[in-house]
Amino acid sequence: MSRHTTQTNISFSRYFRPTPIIRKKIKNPPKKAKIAFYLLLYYLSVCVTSFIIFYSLISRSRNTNSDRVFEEKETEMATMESLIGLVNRIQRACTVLGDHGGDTALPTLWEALPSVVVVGGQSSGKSSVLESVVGRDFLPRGSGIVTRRPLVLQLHKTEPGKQDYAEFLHLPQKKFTNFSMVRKEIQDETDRVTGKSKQISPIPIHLSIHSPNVVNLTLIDLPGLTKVAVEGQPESVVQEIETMVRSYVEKPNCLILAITPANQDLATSDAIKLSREVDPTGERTFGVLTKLDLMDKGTNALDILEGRAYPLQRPWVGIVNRSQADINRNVDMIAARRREREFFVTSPDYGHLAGGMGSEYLAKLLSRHLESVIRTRIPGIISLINRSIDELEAELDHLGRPVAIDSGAQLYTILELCRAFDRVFQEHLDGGRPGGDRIYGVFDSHLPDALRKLPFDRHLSPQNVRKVVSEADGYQPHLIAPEQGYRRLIDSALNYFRAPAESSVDTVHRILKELVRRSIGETQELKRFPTLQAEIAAASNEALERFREDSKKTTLRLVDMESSYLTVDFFRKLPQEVERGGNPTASTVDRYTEGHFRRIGSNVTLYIGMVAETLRNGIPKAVVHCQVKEAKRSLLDHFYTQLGQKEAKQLAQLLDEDPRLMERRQQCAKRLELYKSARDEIDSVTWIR
Ligand SMILES: Nc1nc2c(ncn2[C@@H]2O[C@H](COP(=O)(O)OP(=O)(O)OP(=O)(O)O)[C@@H](O)[C@H]2O)c(=O)[nH]1
Repeated sequence: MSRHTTQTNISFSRYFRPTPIIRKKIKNPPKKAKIAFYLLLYYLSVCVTSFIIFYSLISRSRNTNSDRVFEEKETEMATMESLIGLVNRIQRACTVLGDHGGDTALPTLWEALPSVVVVGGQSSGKSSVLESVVGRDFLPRGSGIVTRRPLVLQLHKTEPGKQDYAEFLHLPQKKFTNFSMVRKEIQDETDRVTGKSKQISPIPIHLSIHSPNVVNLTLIDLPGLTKVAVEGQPESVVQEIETMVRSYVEKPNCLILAITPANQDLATSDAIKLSREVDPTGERTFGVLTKLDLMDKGTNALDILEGRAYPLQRPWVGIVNRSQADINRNVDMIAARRREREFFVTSPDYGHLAGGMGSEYLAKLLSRHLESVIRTRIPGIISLINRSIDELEAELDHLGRPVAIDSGAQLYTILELCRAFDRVFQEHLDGGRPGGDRIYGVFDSHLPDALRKLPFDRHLSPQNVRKVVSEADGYQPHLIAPEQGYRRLIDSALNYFRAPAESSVDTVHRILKELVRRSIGETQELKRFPTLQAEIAAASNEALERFREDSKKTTLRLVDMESSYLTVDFFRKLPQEVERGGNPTASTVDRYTEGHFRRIGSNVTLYIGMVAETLRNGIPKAVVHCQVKEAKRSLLDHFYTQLGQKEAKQLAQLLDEDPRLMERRQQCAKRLELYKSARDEIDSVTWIR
């Protein structure tokens, strides 16, 4: 230590030679200086420590911020992919479950989903742009009208290294890895609907392409707009194409990819004309200029691409596709993309715009924009989905559950349906529903009227009485009272009651039949099952027929009973009255005169009146007992017995539904499934929560 001190002193003394006083002070510093030195040391150490702490805090926070930025970027990327993937998945579900839009009978989700539609004149390069975006050669090409049906092209990004493949909705089990076969299938499928003619059809072809080299995107290729029909086409095709294209681009959720060839005057561009009409603010129009390589030497499209000639809200994108010669020489898409990049980078005119040109850039631009459109539309789509789910569930409730498959459940369903019908029928009889009162009308008015109108006046006229009595007397005229004559008169008069008795039965039968018919119609649960309706109607009518027979027998028996045994008391009173009030000699003299027969007629009339009163009360009792009560009690009993003996197939047949209704239920169920899966898909995208 002392050596070190000495050395220091030596080196120090080499530059600084303190005076003896100072030297002395250094060796023995004063107390104040010592304190100041220690304070200085303490201050320095505090400063260093604070700096270290401060620095470490700053660096940690800087790290956290960059982590967060990184995480946010990752989330944003994931969100973007998941949003477009979400719409792709919903679109696929739409396609699988038959929602292609345009169907007004069912709510449509397809039309609410954002998509990109490629629009342009014929041969403007629409299909070429699509192929460039996909990076694959798969669309039918040629001159004239090539695209004759809408092509819904869904691009699905897959993991790097995975093989590209395509799938058609109409061939769900088949994966196409050879893209020239995809082209052939598009051609064949187009011809299947349109025939080999040059006709067009609005029925879309759905194609999905899975590849690591695509961005998630849905593009719809449409027939090219044209002004003249080509040979073999009707004149109407021009208008048909425009109507079809309009039906797509008019939807506010549709982004329009308006394709115009650079070697054509922009003022005559069909795509720009149409997009200006349906999207006047240019908010959803993406202008694409193809065939830049075909422009005359010395000219360029800078005015358009830089947004001066026709400004749009989105930047114009220039594209160089493969020429027909390239296609014929089978120049592959990768080489074509590379050449396109080189074209822009090396172009003296467009070099400064190269970053925003080309099909790869266009794909990313569209994907990004589509994502932002989807983001803004999602709340509306969610409320549409929820609303449609409510509507469809209500309709399905109304249509009823699908029929069970096993025979036990089917039998149970049939019995439930029969009971539902029976309830309605009983309500008609008991007064919950109208109709039963008509039965009372029969007893209260029809029957008494009919009884009143029986032709007893004619039957019991003195002439007829004389005739009947005389016939009954035979060769020996009656001596005191014409017993046989009375009996014959009464018997034949009672016969008249048969008709009103039978009519009462028949009328009530008709009313009951009518009530069965109405009850079947009013049983909501039965509405879907026409076969069971017919079977219930047949079984009920058969039962009512049996009840009618029984009722007829009973009521006629009532009538017959009246003639089987006459009410003696009534007749016993008659001679007494004659005796009480009259002269017996006169009555004997009177016996063969008109007055005598009139008296007999009036006696029989009185008796018949009494019987009529009895039957007026008795017939309703018999009818209600045999028909109405039986109908209430056992209308379908026989049917139930038969049901128990039926085989599974016969039970299933009974539950055959109205085909229109079955179809409607299937459609609603499918659409409901679509909306529910769409809701699940949306729920699975976390940001929405
Ligand atoms: N040189 C060159 N040729 C192009 C370009 N774009 C398209 N073509 C050619 O133009 C022709 C028509 O292109 P398509 O992509 O079939 O046009 P389209 O609009 O889909 O045609 P339709 O479906 O029939 O209406 C083809 O021969 C293409 O090779 C381009 O940028 N440069």
